[in-house]
Amino acid sequence: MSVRVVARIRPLLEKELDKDVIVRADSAEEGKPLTIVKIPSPKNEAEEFSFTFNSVYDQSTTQEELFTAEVAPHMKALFQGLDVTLFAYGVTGTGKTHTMRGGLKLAERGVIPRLLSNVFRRAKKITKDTGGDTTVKVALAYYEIYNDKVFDLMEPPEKRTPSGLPLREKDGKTIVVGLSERSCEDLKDFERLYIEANNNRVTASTKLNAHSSRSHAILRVKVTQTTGDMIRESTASAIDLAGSEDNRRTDNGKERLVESAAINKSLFVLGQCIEAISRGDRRIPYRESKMTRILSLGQNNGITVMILNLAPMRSYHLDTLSSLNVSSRAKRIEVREIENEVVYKQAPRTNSGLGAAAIRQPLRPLANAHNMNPAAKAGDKPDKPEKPDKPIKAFAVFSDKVARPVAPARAAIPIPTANTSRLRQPDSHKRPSDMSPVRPSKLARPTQQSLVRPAAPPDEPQVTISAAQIEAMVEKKVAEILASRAAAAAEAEAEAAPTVTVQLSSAPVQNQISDEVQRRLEALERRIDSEKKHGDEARSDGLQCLLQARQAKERGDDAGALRLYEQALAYFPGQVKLLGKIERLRLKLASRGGVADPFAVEEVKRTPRKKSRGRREQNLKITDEEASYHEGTEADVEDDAADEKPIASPRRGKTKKSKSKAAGLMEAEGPDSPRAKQLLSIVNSRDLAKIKSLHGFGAKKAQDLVDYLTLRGDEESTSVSSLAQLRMLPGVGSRTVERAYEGLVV
Ligand SMILES: Nc1ncnc2c1ncn2[C@@H]1O[C@H](COP(=O)(O)OP(=O)(O)OP(=O)(O)O)[C@@H](O)[C@H]1O
Repeated sequence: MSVRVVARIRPLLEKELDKDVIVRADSAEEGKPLTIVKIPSPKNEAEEFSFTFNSVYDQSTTQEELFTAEVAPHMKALFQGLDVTLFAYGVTGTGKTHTMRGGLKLAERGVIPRLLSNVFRRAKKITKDTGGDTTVKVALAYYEIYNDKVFDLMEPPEKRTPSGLPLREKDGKTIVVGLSERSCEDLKDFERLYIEANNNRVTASTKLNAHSSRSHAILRVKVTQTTGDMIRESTASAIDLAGSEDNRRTDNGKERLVESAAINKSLFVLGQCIEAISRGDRRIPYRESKMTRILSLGQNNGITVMILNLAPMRSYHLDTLSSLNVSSRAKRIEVREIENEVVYKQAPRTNSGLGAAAIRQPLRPLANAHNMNPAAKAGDKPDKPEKPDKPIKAFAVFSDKVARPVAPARAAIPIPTANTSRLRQPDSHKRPSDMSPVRPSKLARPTQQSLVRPAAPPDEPQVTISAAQIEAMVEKKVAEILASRAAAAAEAEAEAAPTVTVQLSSAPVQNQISDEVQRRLEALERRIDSEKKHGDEARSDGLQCLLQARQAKERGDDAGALRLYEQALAYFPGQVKLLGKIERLRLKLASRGGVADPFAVEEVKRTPRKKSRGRREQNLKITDEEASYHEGTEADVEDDAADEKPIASPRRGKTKKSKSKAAGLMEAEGPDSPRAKQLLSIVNSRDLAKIKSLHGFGAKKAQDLVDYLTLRGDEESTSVSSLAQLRMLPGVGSRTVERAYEGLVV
């Protein structure tokens, strides 16, 4: 069975005008269901492109109609043990989140709440019909991929590590290592978990000054049916992809550009995967982005539905063409409809033919497609169209006490097409393997800014783009935009009169630090990825754990670091220095438990400044170290040893015993003196030039401090609020604070 690809055209929003509508739904024949999207050529309005999909939903389609036609028919398969993947794809603002999550009103609930409602209803029915012999458990996992990093949405943002959660392949599926899973008893439970997780998503994005829709959000609903000692597990995944957008047309800042590049890169890779699969290539570039690895389009078993969201407006013209191009090819991807293996409690797995078939198979072009699972095929008859969802009283989040409309109201603004009022029937879900796609009447070249290549003619050599090429293209694009922005900013700066601040350097402010940190992290990620590419998954995952542990330690999260080092031990068992490091951290945490004043502990830890500085330098070299696991772990361990030594350092006594002139001054002026405020404001500005100009801060120390603050998060939520706090930051220490304080002229 191929991926089912349907297009949904959203209605016009308040300020959008009828006259700007250029996208319309059509059918192949008068009276037949809508299956074609028509859009004019950007170069010649008189010429029209047609893209054929399995089904097309026009502006008047309600949430209930879409769910009933596209999702409900697969619920039976889900309970038969097949995985179901539903994902929304499209340009920013075309209605992906509306489709997946929906609005607050009952009638506006999207695919996700309706899916859960359906799952619980079926679960209840199964338990009832089997007289309680079969029990059904539902568990949720929810995560996002932001800037190609995976973050658990069930966990508060504070628990995130900068590099996110690693991925691993297990039993032919990509799994997120360390992802939490919450059991979910009923809709009320779901409501609570979903709200909490979405709040985590918003909080995390606010901290990064981003927008939550700039990440890909993946909800995984695991259904476990147990009958006696037999367990059948299947998963429904609902994915709301981030929207692609054209950097040249949006006023993106530097951070946004990096985000955008990450989004565009993953979507670009998705386009490449789709193209490679539809061409029948042997190499599919799944691994070039985390999103495509997780989606594993065409490699996953079960049922996949891609919902292409479209805005009907002219302002989206080129982006719409680009997404039409990609998704119309996606329907040629074959997905094997294979049930997950049934497992038995306390019994070895059966080695049935089905089990063997469930192992990932090489992809075949659609022309050769056949259903490998006759049993599934027999059960493939679409469910009787389900009755429309009954409003569930317990479901408060998506209900605003609006009674479920008996006949759902149509959207107020109709699409200007003769087909608007036609009663649409989704085409059969028992899909033929070849949909005989009607190609666009003319190849719609998606424009310069769209990176997606049009489908190659059969005689064209099949070239698969490499990771390096993708990287280079995205980087080149970002560099170009940054360069032009920088030039424009420099011009504007030159025109504006410079403002002089007391005691601050007049050097141009260059905020390159976050770039630098980002680059280092990315370099390590690339190294880890390259390990993976060379087939050493375990080593790569182990390195990832080490990196995360390192970062946790940087943040002062020793407990988190310990947990991660322990995880790393599973990959590098018996590694003596790693064991030593774990032991030391355990001791440290245990001893900290008995110390009343955490500042005292931190102060002691930070006394040997030379070591501390060495540690920072070492840290910056992490990418080189990690090139070899042994060197990497050794160096890392040495680092920690350096950390622990201060306990015996003679300087500790010295700092405590002799009070310097500066310390006396600080004490006399008090913690809220203008000097203290000025010092903190300079530190919190994260301005390298300003911090460098402070007494006691050389270029290296200033750079380290800015790096550290940047790693900790955004300015507002992680600002340094007192001199005591400043003292305990890595590489700073009392003496530096005193010197900086003394050197300030108020
Ligand atoms: N079918 C629809 N009916 C009514 N309103 C819709 C529909 N689809 C989208 N909208 C509205 O269009 C706007 C944009 O939709 P939405 O936020 O879902 O887009 P998106 O594709 O998820 O964007 P992004 O990629 O930025 O997250 C919202 O105000 C949403 O309510």
